Amino acid sequence: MSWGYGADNGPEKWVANFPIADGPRQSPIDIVPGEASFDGDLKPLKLKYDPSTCLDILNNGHSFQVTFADDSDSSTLTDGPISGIYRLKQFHFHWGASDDRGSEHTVEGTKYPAELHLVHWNTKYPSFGEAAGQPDGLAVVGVFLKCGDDNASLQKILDAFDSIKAKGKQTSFCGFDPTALLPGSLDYWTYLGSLTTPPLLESVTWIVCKEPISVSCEQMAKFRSLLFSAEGEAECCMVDNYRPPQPLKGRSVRASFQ
Ligand SMILES: NS(=O)(=O)c1ccc(S(=O)(=O)c2ccccc2)s1
Ligand SMILES: [Zn+2]
Repeated sequence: MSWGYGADNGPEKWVANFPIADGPRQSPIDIVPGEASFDGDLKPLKLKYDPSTCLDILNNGHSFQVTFADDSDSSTLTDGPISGIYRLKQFHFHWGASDDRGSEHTVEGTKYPAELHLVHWNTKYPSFGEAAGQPDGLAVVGVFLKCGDDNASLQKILDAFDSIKAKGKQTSFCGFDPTALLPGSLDYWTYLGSLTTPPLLESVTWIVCKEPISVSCEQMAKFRSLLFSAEGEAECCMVDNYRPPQPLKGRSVRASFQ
């Protein structure tokens, strides 16, 4: 059975096939603002996305992801805590079965209903796959979602859900600008961590925005209409696809703001 989020294959079981699950820089973590240290050397995040590099939207059986063309520097992350140029590869989300949970990172124990991850790779390496295995290979920007006003940009994604309901379904999706999913303030916390799903590679510089974005409760509910299961299999709602916080193991969390 491959990994997932169920009782038999969920986060508590991943260490059997991915021993790094108990490693020194695992993600997500609980962020305690009072213990984060302000670092005046941290630069503002610079995110430059070209909507024409958006390719498709896919239900991969763990989440859904929007994939970007990464054969040029047209959609990039620079500055912030990183050096060099990181290219946007994909973005995806994690969410709960109800609004009381769903985010991977937590803030002093507070769980948000969902969390957006924008995955970028360091162009000092020849490819995404190469970068994924390097300690400075990936940079993921995390944005919390909370229930509130309707989000028109998110609606474009939700309108594609009928085409990707089951695992393995994919459809073309272009002209989407991920900048529209960023909060007004790009204040962030940053720390060295890992992928939050297998293979749990310890190659991620995490950049978690302090300010959440708002989506309506109805939009949040639409996330839960996707399936973990493939067509023809017993239907299993795609919910609670989040890993709980992992031990900090002595790591420091820096804040870009006071
Ligand atoms: N939730 S997360 O942002 O940490 C994350 C998990 C998996 C990925 S990946 O699919 O980009 C990927 C990256 C490297 C190897 C395999 C998959 S990104
Ligand atoms: Zn993620």
